[in-house]
Amino acid sequence: MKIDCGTVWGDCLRVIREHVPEQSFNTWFKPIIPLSCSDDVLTIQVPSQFFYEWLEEHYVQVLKKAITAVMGPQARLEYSVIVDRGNSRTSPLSVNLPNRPNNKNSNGQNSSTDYFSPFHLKNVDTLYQESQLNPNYTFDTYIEGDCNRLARSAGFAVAQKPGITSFNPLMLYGGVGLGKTHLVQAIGNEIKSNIGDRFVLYVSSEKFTNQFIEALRNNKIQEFQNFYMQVDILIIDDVQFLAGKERTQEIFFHIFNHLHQAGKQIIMTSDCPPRDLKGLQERLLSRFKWGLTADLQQPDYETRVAIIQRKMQADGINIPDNVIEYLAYSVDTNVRELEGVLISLIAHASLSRAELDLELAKQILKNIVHDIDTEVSIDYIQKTISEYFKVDVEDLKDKTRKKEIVIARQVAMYFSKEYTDHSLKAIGYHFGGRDHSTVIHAVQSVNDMMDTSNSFKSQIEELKKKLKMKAI
Ligand SMILES: Nc1ncnc2c1ncn2[C@@H]1O[C@H](COP(=O)(O)OP(=O)(O)OP(=O)(O)O)[C@@H](O)[C@H]1O
Repeated sequence: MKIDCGTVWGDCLRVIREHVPEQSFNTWFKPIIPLSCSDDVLTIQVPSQFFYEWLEEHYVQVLKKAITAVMGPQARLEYSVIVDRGNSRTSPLSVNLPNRPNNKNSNGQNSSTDYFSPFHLKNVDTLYQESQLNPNYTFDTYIEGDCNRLARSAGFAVAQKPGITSFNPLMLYGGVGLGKTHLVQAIGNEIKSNIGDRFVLYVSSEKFTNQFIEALRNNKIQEFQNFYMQVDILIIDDVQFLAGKERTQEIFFHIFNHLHQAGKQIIMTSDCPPRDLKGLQERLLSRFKWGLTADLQQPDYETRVAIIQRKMQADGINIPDNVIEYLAYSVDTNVRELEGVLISLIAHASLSRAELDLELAKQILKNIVHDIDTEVSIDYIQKTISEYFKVDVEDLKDKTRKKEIVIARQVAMYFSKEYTDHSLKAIGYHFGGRDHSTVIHAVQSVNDMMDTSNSFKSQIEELKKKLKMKAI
């Protein structure tokens, strides 16, 4: 039977949209063109081989979810890859999807026969295989920096001796996209590879809650509780989600106590420290503090560079160093955002067959990075000014009174005052502990020099541009 492939693909897109961030959706799914559709095969055209590989590597499950929901479990997807302008090659590149039950029914709702519903898994051996861990989230792929050192080393210690160290529970907290899920899953993967016979389970608090509600509905609370009490290492993500859910907290409390007393390891994440978790029972909060609590901070510049390098290496993509530095300077909010920008950049380069260089990066970041001025740090200003005036960063902080160094120092103070929110006192502190009056004097001197020297003024203009664009 002939089926309208546009309609089928439109329905698939609706499902996909629910599961991927908007930026990724626009980058990876909008450019796809549906070519044909029969009862069980949908053929889609993708713009390049790279694009096809990226979809396969990153979105195979979501694609499977979508075509299964829209066309049924027998459905297959075939790609037609544009190999050269105008020419395309149709699979053998059909998606090779593992044949596993789906979490959603055709309405995109959680189905009552949830793939990981405890009530459908009878055999404990099967449980050992089904930890719900992403194999890519390992310690190897997790970059260490000042921002995560304590959390990472505590996690690593727990992974070597789960349930035995005093870090039980291990509670990691931090803002969005800072690597909490990655790190706790790395612990789970490490334990699984070191000690294969442990039942490691990763579950989000949301999923835990949904499973509990389902158990309530089906009168299966006992099975639910029994299931969780068999776990050796329980990793529960985003516990702030339990806030206000009294009955879920109650059962979690019992499971927690049982596991803890039995020497089983509990690992949790949350978006804030336990003391700030609102809507959680006091008895749970006090248990969260029994073990070790460690935070994840925003990564610093060096860590961001290392993260980009690691991702590029893993994907086999080469990006010039100056582009990496530019990205790392420009996107300093969180790692997820950094990855999003990186994907966008690679996608643009791939789709437009343009060279992935600094120009392209600047062009793309213009649309993504907001308020670049306020993101300039004193460190960055010092680095840029010292390069420009060919003096050492240390000289800017030093007492030396050599004329060229004094000017460079004053210019750096001037920009620190103009481009950062730091107080005069804080700026002085960053320049070798100088007084706030020295900073005022520096700003005044730079203004005076601009009034009297055109060449100095154009130097300042040039530096302004550099700092604004964070150009490397
Ligand atoms: N130190 C790191 N090294 C390598 N990749 C990292 C690091 N930190 C975060 N990432 C990557 O950043 C992305 C976001 O991380 P993750 O999902 O773990 O954040 P999260 O803190 O759990 O966020 P949320 O609070 O939104 O759930 C992931 O792709 C992860 O691999």
